[in-house]
Formats: sequence, structure tokens, C-alpha cells
Amino acid sequence: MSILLIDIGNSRLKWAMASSNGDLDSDFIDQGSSMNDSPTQLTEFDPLSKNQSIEKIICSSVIGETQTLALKKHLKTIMPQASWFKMNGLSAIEHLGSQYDQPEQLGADRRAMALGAHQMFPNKNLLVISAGTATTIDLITPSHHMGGWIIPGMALMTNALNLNTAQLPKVSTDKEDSSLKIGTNTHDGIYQGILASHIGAITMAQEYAKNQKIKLDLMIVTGGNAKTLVALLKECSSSVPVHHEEQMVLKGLLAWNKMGLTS
Ligand SMILES: Nc1ncnc2c1ncn2[C@@H]1O[C@H](COP(=O)(O)OP(=O)(O)OP(=O)(O)O)[C@@H](O)[C@H]1O
Ligand SMILES: CC(C)(CO)[C@@H](O)C(=O)NCCC(=O)O
Repeated sequence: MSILLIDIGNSRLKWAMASSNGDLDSDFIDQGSSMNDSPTQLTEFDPLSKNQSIEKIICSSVIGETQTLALKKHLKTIMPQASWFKMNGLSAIEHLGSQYDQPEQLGADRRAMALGAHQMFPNKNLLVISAGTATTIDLITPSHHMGGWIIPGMALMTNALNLNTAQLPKVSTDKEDSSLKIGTNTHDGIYQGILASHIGAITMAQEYAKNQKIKLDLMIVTGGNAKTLVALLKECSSSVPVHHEEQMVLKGLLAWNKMGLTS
């Protein structure tokens, strides 16, 4: 029997197959991704329709309800045997509490990452940093998701500068050869400024945890821009160890399955 895991992000849809009793790291047997606005998004799963062994579809979505329901409907048609589970901010609350004012408003992806991080590193104080369309920085203790920060992701930052000024170009934020320098031209002023704003926010989160008497054990970095951030954090000799983990949302969905898929 197997599980289809789906992470519908603001820019891309990512998915993986897992065996229902596997461990977090070793059981992704296939993976895929597509742009959210791609017309192939719905048909991407059609080759899986013959796979009768898929017993569960576990999904995290941060896009609109209508689009998510359209995907659910399509999957129900091609895999009628599979049960559908959708993560939300209250999922597995009995395993990991939430200090969010209204936990149901926490993004499903953030909840999934918190659960995944908690299961991977139980009894640790963690910062989970997801560098995607938005960059999120979440503080997880052994008992609670304490809350976090949401800032524009790297690509959004450069797009916003480009769109709202006359002279600033859109710079690429996809390169991975990053080190922090002062900008001595427009390109570097923007690119290095974006890197500095991310490292600045992470440093402030470390400071915040310290002031709250929470001794951080580890920072987990994930998302499309994770490599850049990990390289930078290592260069800045962060006092908190840095761990790069790919597909943290999908791994969090699998963690939820292990916890019993309760909400
Ligand atoms: N190889 C890559 N593939 C896709 N995006 C990449 C890659 N390398 C860097 N990026 C950058 O990563 C960011 C997208 O990250 P990610 O795929 O985690 O976001 P997402 O699909 O929007 O998910 P979410 O909405 O959950 O953040 C963009 O800023 C993109 O420019
Ligand atoms: C912050 C994002 C966009 C990150 O993907 C997502 O988690 C989201 O839409 N969250 C809802 C609001 C919240 O988490 O408070």
C-alpha cells in the first residue's frame, strides 16, 4: 500500500509517493513538481490512476479553496479507492500544541513543517526556515509551535523593488554562490540586500528565542532558496547548527500520517 503526498505551494505543486509504513527519509519512491498555473497540473497525476495501491492522498494547500477542491475532485475520479486528508493549522494539535492566536489560520504548510521537524528532532528547540515564495521562520519547542514570522521570499523582494521603482532591475535570486558583501553596484545592492534581510530576520529570531530563555538546538532550512541560505548561515558562523532538509512539507505530511492523521 502507498501514500500520495501533495504540497500545493503558492508557486509550485510538489508531490511524492511514500510507502505507508516507511521512514521519513527513505520512502519517497517518486517525486514530481509543476508550476501551479500549468495546464498540465491536473493531468500530472493521471499516470498514477492505474496504481490501485494508493490508499491515502495527504495534502497541504496554501492556495484558494476552489483550486484545491478542483484537484481533489480530479484525484477522486482517477483514484476512487484513495482516502483524502487535508492538513490544517489544527492538525495533530494533541501531539504538538500551538501558540497561534487562531491556530486554524496558520498555513497548512507551516503546520506540516512544524510536525515534521518535531518528529525528526523530538525534545529539541528548533527554528524552521522555509525559503519559498514567502520566507517563513517558525519557532518550535518540544511541546509547541510558538509562532513565527512571514516575510517576502527572495524572488518576491526583487520583483517588488522592480515593479515599484523606476530604476531598479529584477535581479536573479536563484544563484547559489552566495556570500555576504556590501553592495557597490545596483545589482549587488539589491541581491546582497535581500540576503542581508533574510540573515537579519533569522538572527533576530535567534535573539528572540534567547530572550525567551529558549535555547535553540538547531535551524532547519528548506524551500527553493534553502541552499543559498544554508551557505550564508554557515559563512556567518551561526552559533546554532544549520541543517538543510529538502521537501519539509511533504515529510511533515508523512509525519502526520505516522501520528494517526487526527485533527
Ligand atoms: N531549482 C529551483 N526550482 C524552483 N525554485 C527555485 C529553484 N532554485 C531556487 N528557486 C527559488 O525558490 C523559490 C520557490 O521556492 P519553493 O518552490 O519552495 O516555493 P513555492 O512552490 O512557492 O512553495 P511555497 O508557496 O510553499 O513557498 C523561488 O524564489 C525560486 O526562484
Ligand atoms: C505564509 C505562507 C504563504 C507560506 O507559504 C502560507 O503558510 C500561508 O498562506 N499562511 C497563512 C497565514 C499564516 O500562516 O498565518
